[in-house]
Order: sequence, then structure tokens, then C-alpha cells
Amino acid sequence: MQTFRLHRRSNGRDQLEVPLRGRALLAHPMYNKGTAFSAEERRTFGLEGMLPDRTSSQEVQKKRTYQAIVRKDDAIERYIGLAALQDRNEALFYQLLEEHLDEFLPIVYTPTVGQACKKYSHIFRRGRGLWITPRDKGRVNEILGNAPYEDVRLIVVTDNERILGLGDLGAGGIGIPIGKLALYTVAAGIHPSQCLPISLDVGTDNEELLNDELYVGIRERRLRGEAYDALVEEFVGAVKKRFPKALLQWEDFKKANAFRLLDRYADRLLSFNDDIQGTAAVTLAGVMAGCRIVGQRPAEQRVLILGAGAAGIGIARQLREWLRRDGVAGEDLTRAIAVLDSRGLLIDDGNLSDEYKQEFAWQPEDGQAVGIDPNGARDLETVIRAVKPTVLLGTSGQPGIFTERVIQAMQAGTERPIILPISNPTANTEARPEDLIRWTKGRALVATGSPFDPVEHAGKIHEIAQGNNVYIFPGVGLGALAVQADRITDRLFTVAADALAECISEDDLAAGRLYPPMKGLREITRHIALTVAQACVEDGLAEPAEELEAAVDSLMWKPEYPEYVPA
Ligand SMILES: NC(=O)C1=CN([C@@H]2O[C@H](COP(=O)(O)OP(=O)(O)OC[C@H]3O[C@@H](n4cnc5c(N)ncnc54)[C@H](OP(=O)(O)O)[C@@H]3O)[C@@H](O)[C@H]2O)C=CC1
Ligand SMILES: CC(=O)C(=O)O
Ligand SMILES: [Mg+2]
Repeated sequence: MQTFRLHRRSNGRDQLEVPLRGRALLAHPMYNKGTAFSAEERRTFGLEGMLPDRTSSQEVQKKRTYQAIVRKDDAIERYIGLAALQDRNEALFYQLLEEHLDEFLPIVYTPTVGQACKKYSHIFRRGRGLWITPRDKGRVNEILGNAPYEDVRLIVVTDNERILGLGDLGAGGIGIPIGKLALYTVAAGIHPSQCLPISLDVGTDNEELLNDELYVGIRERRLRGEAYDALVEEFVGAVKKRFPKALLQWEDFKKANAFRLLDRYADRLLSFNDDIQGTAAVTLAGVMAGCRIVGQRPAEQRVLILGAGAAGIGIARQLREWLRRDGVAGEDLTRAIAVLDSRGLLIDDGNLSDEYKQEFAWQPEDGQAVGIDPNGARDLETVIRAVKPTVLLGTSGQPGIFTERVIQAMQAGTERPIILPISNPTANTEARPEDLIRWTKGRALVATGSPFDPVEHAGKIHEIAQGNNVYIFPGVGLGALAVQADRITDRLFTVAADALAECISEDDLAAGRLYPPMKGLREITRHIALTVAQACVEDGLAEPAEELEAAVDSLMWKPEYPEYVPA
């Protein structure tokens, strides 16, 4: 492991101690600045003759690289181009990503990252992050010792079993931690040397991958049960030992493991589950924005969530707190949130497929109270007609399941439905915004998990904001790290949702946007981080700190080339 010595200086120009020279320097993505090395640096670091004559400014370098990427028509080729840049020159990669966030976010993140994960073994160029397999049992600490840098503050880890709405993608799932951490750097400014993507490659049950001769992951069926738990336990212990200041984000674990691991480790490790907690906060902020547009209170809402997995149940928990804050209680509170899984409305009839669903299952009499026969139909349309929801959320990963009939049923019960089909990637969305807008004659308030173009209807442009946890996790992570919190709680996600809601302007609402424009992500993240840092202190999760702003800002790296000095 290397120590990456970046000195933050008050004049704004960071200084970097560089331990490499010549070819090794040019080959190292964290130190290489390619044609931007000055004549003096080329002399000092033994680079003379190894680069073309002219020193490029950062601007010229960015222009050249941008052109090289957008010359490619195909999204996956752009992904490969950007990944190659990240592996060649990290600072330039982040400069480009920050400047062209609207254009490149859909490449490094949903939807293209989904394709990249699917094709991972076919487009593999070079490893990034760490893999831990069942063969590493007993030596996980040693594997973590192979991380490239020692001051790791952020880990995003997946076991690859539920990658977006695409299911078990085996070793290819590492694309998600890599993408999430790139967003931590862009949005929260966490330095890339402090970020570590990890794949718990515990095998795969994906037949196509098991039969693919190019597959790069461990070619075994998934590890399950006690052996799985023991490997995760060893991993968590090793993280605490090696990287005691790090925050760990659980990402894209399948529902049962997602809940179990969060419950088991939330109090033992600075950690959270992005799909359960981050998604909940971003959804709450979007629903709050929808309520501002329709001029209604939380207590007037009835919510239907299709999908009772990590995202759906996490959202149900956050929304329940939100309704409670507005005075909703007792059976009204239970009946204000209807959650459906693949078998329909969750009803406590002794047949729930997962124990964790109990928390939101209705009693048979709750169903009867709104006209749902506990022994009869409880499918989406039936439940909508009975419950008359004002808010419809899609977390099922099922493409097109919000059909015209379903949306007409919504419309029959409410004038301006708030509809968020947030499943990813694009192809897995429950409904396309243009259909939702058309079917409701422009009345639906819509946000989606993956990006969509604005929709024109009857001469009006409807902006489709992206209801994605990227608005939340960087701010929560940055806030918690800034005050060195010892734990992350659900309340931090409630305050993060409130802070995000504060960033949604009247102009956004007038344009039908349920979230602020993505180009402001860094400022939004900073605002959320400050709020979260403050909440950590108030809740006793961190020591009181006087200069919260300075603590947050000191972690926010700008991807500019520092001044180089020999180590
Ligand atoms: N926009 C964002 O920020 C985020 C979006 N997501 C997206 O949400 C989706 C779900 O993720 P997650 O909750 O983690 O996945 P899970 O696998 O944990 O849960 C999926 C849920 O959908 C249910 N489901 C599947 N088919 C149907 C169906 N036909 N009708 C009703 N319900 C169905 C499943 O039912 P059962 O339990 O019966 O199997 C399960 O409860 C993914 O596409 C993911 O990309 C996730 C996190 C963040
Ligand atoms: C966005 C995200 O975390 C997901 O789709 O899983
Ligand atoms: Mg996820």
C-alpha cells in the first residue's frame, strides 16, 4: 500500500509528494498528467523525450479528451473510453466528468454502467478495486493490505447479486462500486486515493456467466448460509482493522442479505445500505416536491409501493416517519402505505415470502376496510382501485408494469398523481415518462431512476428529473466523514431528504421537476453534508465540532493538478 501525500495549502494549490520517475510516473493514473507536465517537471522527474514537445494546459487536455470520447457513437464505447482515461489519468477523468456531468453521468452510472457490468468479462481491460472470494477465507486482512493506498475513507462493496434491476451479474458487478465511488469524488470531492471499490465475489448463479468461457469471476455457484456469513464477518473485521476511519456502503445486495447485513452491522461499523436508506431519502424528497406542486400536506397522501425489496421497504420506512411527523397514526398510518411484492399486496396471512415484509403487511381487516378481500385478488390494479393512492412508486425492476390501465386506475382516484418509476436501468423502468404524461394528459408528476429526456405534451415541456440515490449518498457519506461519526442512523437520511428538498426551487417545481438540476450536484451534496454533519453532532454520533463548514470543505478535493515535488 502506498501513502498518497497530498498537502492541502491555503493558497488553493495543493502540493503532491511524488515517489515515481520516468515511465513509472507516466503509467500511474494517480500521478500521471500526460502532456500537461511542464518542461521543469519533465526535467525533475526524468520525463524528457518521453512526451511530445508541447505542454498542454488543463483546458486543452480536456478539450482533446472530450473530443476523443464523444467521437464514439456507442454508449458502451464511451464507457470504455472513460474507464481507460480513469486508469490513465484520474485528475483529468474527474475534470472531464465534472464539466460534462449531464452528458457523462448516464455513461459512468445508470443506464450504461448496467451494460458494462453485463459485458464485464468481454470488455475487461484492467482491474480496479479489490476482489475477495471464498478462497480468501482466513486471509481477507491480507487481501485488503493489497489496496493501492493506505488512507482509505470510503468503501463501496457489493456481492453482485442484485445489480440494478439486472440481477446476479457475478464479477461484473464491480462496475457499480466503481461508478458509485466516481460519484463520491465528483459530488462530494472525496479524493480518489481514499476510495476503494470491493467485490465480494462469492460466485454466481447466473448460468450464462457460468457457461461463458470468457467469464473472469470465480466459476462457482453462490456461497450461501453460514459460510457466506462467516466470510462477510471476516471482511467486516478486516475493514475495521485496516481502515478504521472508513465508511462502508453496502450496495446492490439482494433483498434478504441487504436487510440482514444492515441490521447486523449498522451498530458495529460506520456503514449504511444505499439501496435501502439512500433510495428512501431521495424518494421522500421527490414526494415532498410533488406535494408542494399539488399544494397538499403529507397527511393527505396515500402511497402505493410496487416492489417489497431493499428499495421498496426502505422507502416505506422513510415515508412512514414523514407521515407520522404530520400526525398520521394508528391504522390510518398502516393503511396510508400499501406495499406489493410479486404476489400482490402484503397481507399478514401467514404466507409472506420473507420475514422482513411483516413490517408493512396489512392485517386482513385493513384490506377489508378498503374493500380488498384477503382471500381474493390483491394485484396492482385491484389495490389501486381500492386504496386510491395519490403516490405510486415503482421499485420492482419490472419493465412496463405501470400499464395504461394501471395509470387510468390511479387517475380515477386522484387529480394529479405523483408517479416515480425508479427502477434502473432505463430498460427496467416501470413506465416511460412520455407514456405517463400522455395517459394522464399531462397531469402526472413524474421522476425516474435513470435519466429521460423532457416530454412535450399539449405545447408544454415536462422536465423529467432523476429520482436516484446519487442525490443522497455522497452528502451523507461526506457529512459523516467530516465529523468522523461512529455510526449512521435512519434519521441522518431523514435530514438528508429534508436538505435535498430545500434545494428544489420554485423554478424546478414550475417546470414539473421533482429534483434540482443534476449540474448542481456538488453544491447540493455540500448542503446535505453540512446538514448531516450537524445532525451527527446533535445526535451524539460524533464529537461536537466548531467548524463544520471547514471540516466538510477540507475533504472536498477539486480535480486540479497539484504542484509536484519529489518525495
Ligand atoms: N433510483 C434509485 O436510486 C434506485 C433504484 N433501485 C431500483 O429498484 C429496483 C429494485 O431494487 P431492490 O429493491 O434492491 O430489489 P429487490 O430484489 O430487493 O426487490 C425487488 C422487489 O420487486 C418485487 N417484484 C418483482 N417482480 C414483481 C412484480 N411483477 N410485481 C410486483 N413486485 C415485483 C420483488 O417481489 P418478491 O419479494 O416477491 O420477489 C421484490 O420485492 C431495481 O431495479 C433497482 O435498480 C434501487 C435502488 C436505488
Ligand atoms: C441507483 C441504485 O443504487 C440502484 O439502482 O441500485
Ligand atoms: Mg444500488
